[in-house]
Amino acid sequence: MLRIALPHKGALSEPASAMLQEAGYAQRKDRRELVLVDAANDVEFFFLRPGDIAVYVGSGKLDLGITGRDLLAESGAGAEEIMQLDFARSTFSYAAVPGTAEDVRDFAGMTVATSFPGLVAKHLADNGVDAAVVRLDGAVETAVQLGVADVVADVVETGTTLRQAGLEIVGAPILTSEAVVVRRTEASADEPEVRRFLRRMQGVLVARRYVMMDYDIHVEHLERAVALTPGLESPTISPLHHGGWVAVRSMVPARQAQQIMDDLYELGARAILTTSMHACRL
Ligand SMILES: Nc1ncnc2c1ncn2[C@@H]1O[C@H](COP(=O)(O)OP(=O)(O)OP(=O)(O)O)[C@@H](O)[C@H]1O
Ligand SMILES: O=P(O)(O)OC[C@H]1O[C@H](OP(=O)(O)OP(=O)(O)O)[C@H](O)[C@@H]1O
Ligand SMILES: [Mg+2]
Repeated sequence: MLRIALPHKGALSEPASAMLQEAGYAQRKDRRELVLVDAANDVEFFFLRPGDIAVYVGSGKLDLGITGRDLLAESGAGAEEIMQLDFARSTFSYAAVPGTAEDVRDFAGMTVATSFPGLVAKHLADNGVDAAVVRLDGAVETAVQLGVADVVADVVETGTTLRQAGLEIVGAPILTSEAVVVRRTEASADEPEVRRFLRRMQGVLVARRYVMMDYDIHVEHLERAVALTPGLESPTISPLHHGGWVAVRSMVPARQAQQIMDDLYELGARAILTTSMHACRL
């Protein structure tokens, strides 16, 4: 049975559960459930602190985990990222009161507060900066106001939390993060159960990113229409009973669907339909 670590709370928890539900896995009924056996899919889920997930996976106790790239980097565990999940996108950045510093090199002699001390110490060292690092569990933005630190290094999504604390980003991000699937670094990449899980997650990502588009067009415009809707491999073309016309079916990126429909219409296509997908296997 595949053993998978999931974030039991925080910013990763709900979108991870939503993705697994779309992939057909069982859901826990109560947030206090820490282990969930999904016998039908031969998977056991362990709900853990997001920061601990890479440690469990790196130790080999669990096969896979869903965590943040920033948390994986901080863990220093022997785990690696094997799939990007396209949610919980953020940057991990320095911030300070305007005028404090323009670049990481200006932090020499200052104190940096963060929940990611390993990541920050390494970044400072890589930049040859001698600064103190103070580890805090959360709400680190407040550390500057309270005089605990001169600078913070934290997760930034919209920047609202920083602005409300009177801080602004300093320098380039230390890293950009998103939710990822992790596995132990030396694990064999070829277990059928792991490949099946990844295929299901990939199926959810594709179903979210693409829509199915159908339309009818006269053969004389077909080549130009197909150039607008090339599909992932190649569109399906079926003859219509009405002479000289064909029906085309192709996957298109959901975000471009409306523009493509306008362009197809202008080209002479009619009966242009888009349908959302629930799941897929490419
Ligand atoms: N506002 C946000 N937008 C996007 N991603 C976020 C946001 N806040 C946190 N994350 C991401 O979520 C992951 C874990 O952060 P989260 O705050 O949920 O856990 P935690 O701080 O360890 O737990 P908690 O704060 O609940 O004790 C990290 O990968 C982080 O990048
Ligand atoms: O840029 P924003 O959109 O404002 O989001 C970033 C904030 O979200 C997270 O906080 P969280 O709610 O996890 O609290 P924590 O700091 O206590 O972990 C993160 O630590 C930042 O503080
Ligand atoms: Mg947090």
